[in-house]
Amino acid sequence: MLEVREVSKSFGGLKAVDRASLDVARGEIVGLIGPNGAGKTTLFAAIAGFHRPDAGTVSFEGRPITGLAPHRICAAGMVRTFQITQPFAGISVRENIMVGAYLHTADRRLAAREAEAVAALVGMKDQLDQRGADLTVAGRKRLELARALATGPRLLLLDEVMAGLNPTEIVEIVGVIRNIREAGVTILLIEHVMQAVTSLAERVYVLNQGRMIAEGTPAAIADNEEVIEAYLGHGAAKVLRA
Ligand SMILES: Nc1ncnc2c1ncn2[C@@H]1O[C@H](COP(=O)(O)OP(=O)(O)OP(=O)(O)O)[C@@H](O)[C@H]1O
Repeated sequence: MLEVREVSKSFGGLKAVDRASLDVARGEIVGLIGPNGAGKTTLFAAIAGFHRPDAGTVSFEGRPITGLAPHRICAAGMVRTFQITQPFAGISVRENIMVGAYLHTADRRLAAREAEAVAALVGMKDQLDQRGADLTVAGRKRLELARALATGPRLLLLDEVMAGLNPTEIVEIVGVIRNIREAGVTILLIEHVMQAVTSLAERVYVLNQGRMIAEGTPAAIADNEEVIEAYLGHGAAKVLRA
């Protein structure tokens, strides 16, 4: 469904992403992990059209999309969420979600109906009339998911939706993500909460200093020496095994 081939992106002299490749098949939940500053968000931005890659290609459902603008990629069926959520503070949750639906319809009533369906999927149907400004962190995260879903994606890129949530809220959002997949949406997620990655993802990619260093099941990744050392430093794998 998504094919990323040898994508690179530099900022000045810094190679934030260095020839990274990954694949996502329809129906999967795939994790993208790596230490802080590894280049995960930059790779997402390059996939979703927010940064033009310096090199490499991205294709979605067999069509090349490298360098297309984000709204064109979104209209093609792939959308990303942002780590820092910014709901429209002065309008309701319903209207915030409708902004996403307006990508494919100008009909206000249809957009409102879609917003309600999406709100039910993310567990926000009792908050539809609440103002964006009055949401808790967990509410803002759900709204970010809902706005993205309202655009009608077949592939959803989630950037750290669990950051800032407490353990109960994490369990709840894991359930929401499962429901989204059950509803037919394929998911690629950046996540630091390893417990969530392990319980959700069938496959995980690991980025370190811009390079893709490993790919496999969560169990294989947790046992991979290069991955352990990327997180804990050189020699850590040996120390842990000793
Ligand atoms: N717009 C930018 N201009 C300059 N440098 C940038 C820019 N965006 C990211 N970087 C740098 O690129 C590198 C990769 O950053 P990125 O945010 O992609 O990492 P990340 O893996 O998402 O990190 P985190 O887990 O902390 O969110 C970092 O060194 C970062 O400082």
